[in-house]
Amino acid sequence: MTDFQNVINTIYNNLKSATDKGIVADYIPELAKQKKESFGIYLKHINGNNYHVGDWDKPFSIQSISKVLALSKAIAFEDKKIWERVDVEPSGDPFNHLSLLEHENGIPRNPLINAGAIVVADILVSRLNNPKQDFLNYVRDISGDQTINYNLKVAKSEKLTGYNNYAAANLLKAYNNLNNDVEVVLDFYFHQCALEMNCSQIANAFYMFSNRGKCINNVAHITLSQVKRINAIMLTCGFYDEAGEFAFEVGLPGKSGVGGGIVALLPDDFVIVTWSPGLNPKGNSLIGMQALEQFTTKTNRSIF
Ligand SMILES: NC(=O)CC[C@H](N)C(=O)O
Repeated sequence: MTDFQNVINTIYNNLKSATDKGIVADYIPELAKQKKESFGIYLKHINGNNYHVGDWDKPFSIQSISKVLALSKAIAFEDKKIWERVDVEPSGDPFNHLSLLEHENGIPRNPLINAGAIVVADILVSRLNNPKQDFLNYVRDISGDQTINYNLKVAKSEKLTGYNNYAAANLLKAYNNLNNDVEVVLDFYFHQCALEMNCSQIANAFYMFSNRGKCINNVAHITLSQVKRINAIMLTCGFYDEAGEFAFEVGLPGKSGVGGGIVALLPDDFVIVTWSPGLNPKGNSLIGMQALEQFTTKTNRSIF
């Protein structure tokens, strides 16, 4: 039996005093306030056991990690129809690049780059009665935690500086791949990204992707086939132009966010979440990637 607590303690101690901790994102001014020294790890095993170390209980901005949760809700509504509006190929580009979108006539490469996530947001704006509140309720339900909330300061901060996302949404609109108003869709998207959660809440939310679509309260939200597709997209597209590196080093489906969080999972086995706000040049948590590489190497657990 692997002593998971011992493994994550060792990784934590190995990396806590690393000299290079990356750079905290500041293109969303509110995120620049994060402390680079924060570091937490949380592991949720499918058998019900949980293990944690460091700042696992401090809430942070989940940013792009939210794209997977939004995608799961959109897939529950649309199933295969969603793939008429967004593709499933890795882009090999940074999360906010626009050039491929124009080349490919307004069909984003995948739902985890910003343009694709904005199409997913458009679907949810069309499908939900009170989009922001209903999506928040969905995240609370799948996490079994009614205390989760949006950080309104972060949402507002991104709204004031999110020129690139305005460009993406306008381009999508020009290609007839956005049904609602640019302002309305981006307001939803900025709130979705501004969800504030700690490592354990994220592990609980992502539990359903390791548990065949059933959340921690044993309610089925998506089918096994839909879980397969979402995990495949996380593996191939979850880290933008570093997806190959993440598969090579860590070997798990996962998703990062510019708030410094990373979630990764092994179906039928576990979900692991790391948080360290300093990012590498590709926009993924520098220490989080190293922690997960050490975890799958030490425990011999990966999809490969
Ligand atoms: N990679 C990320 O976490 C980016 C999310 C951020 N809200 C953006 O759209 O720029």
